Amino acid sequence: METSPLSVDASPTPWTGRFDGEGSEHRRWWQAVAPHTVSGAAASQRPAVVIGFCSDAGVLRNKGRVGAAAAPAAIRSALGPLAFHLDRDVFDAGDVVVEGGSLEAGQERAGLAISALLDAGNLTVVLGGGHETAFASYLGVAGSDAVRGKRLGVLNLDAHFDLRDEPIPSSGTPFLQMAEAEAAAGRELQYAVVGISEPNNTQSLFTTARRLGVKYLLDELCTPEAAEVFVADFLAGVDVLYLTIDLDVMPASVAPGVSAPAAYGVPLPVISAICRQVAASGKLLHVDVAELNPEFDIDSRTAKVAARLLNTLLA
Ligand SMILES: N=CN[C@@H](CCC(=O)O)C(=O)O
Ligand SMILES: [Mn+2]
Ligand SMILES: [Mn+2]
Repeated sequence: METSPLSVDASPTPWTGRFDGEGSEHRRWWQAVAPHTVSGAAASQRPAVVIGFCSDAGVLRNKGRVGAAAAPAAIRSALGPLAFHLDRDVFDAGDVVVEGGSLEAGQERAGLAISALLDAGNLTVVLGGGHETAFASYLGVAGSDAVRGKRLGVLNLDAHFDLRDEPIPSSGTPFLQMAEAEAAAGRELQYAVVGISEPNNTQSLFTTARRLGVKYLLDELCTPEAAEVFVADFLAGVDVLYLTIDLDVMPASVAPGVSAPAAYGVPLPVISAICRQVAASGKLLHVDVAELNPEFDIDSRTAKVAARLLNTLLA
């Protein structure tokens, strides 16, 4: 089989997990995921292709606690042992690795790989990385034929707006970068955030959010009903969705392994229900999971939550 011509830096490594037998009734993720190839097998549903974005650079620039570069491997390790109930093929395309200060070049490489995968009809799944991963995702989505003539929505599950106006891009700037890129292309970014923590976003960030017409739901208002209505309203106004999950949207007890753990946070059942709602909409084009820092991840809790949410989204 021909190997993938994608612009990644590291080929996929074998996945691992518990072995209960060879048959499909025993199958776990590690047995189901295959290395991505150009001539990957056709599936009954759109195949999912996983790609890692190993980057600490954005969190470092944003003065956070670094370690997210190790997150793609940690999320694969948490996904590997899960029982596989999906009705679609899943492939691993390897990692884009950001070295030192080359964040922008890494985002461009990841963007090219994502665009190529989307153009080939895949559902793309990026494992970050700090939330600078989101700008790599945006480059990939915006550069793909899959969004031409369609209304794109960006839904962020996050305690933070990440709309910082800084001289250099970081994990705190991706959605302002997207808004500026969309404006330069004569469009308006459709951006919504679930889980905003008021005390963790300055008045200046709220002003930027209002100026850009950002829709948001505060963490303290995230009842299951309110979240469902908010997401339904947003989905109704878009044709295709890029979903980005910053794991610090959940409480520190659920997601301790992040740069900025949340004192309040949105409960996991609410975040999980949003993932189900997005999956059921049929509009999901691309998803990423960001901000996992394995160094602070007690019992791998955050990685397991990331794996569980991805499993829900792809089902
Ligand atoms: N990715 C974004 N992170 C948050 C970090 C906030 C904090 O460190 O308290 C932000 O920039 O707002
Ligand atoms: Mn974020
Ligand atoms: Mn955040």
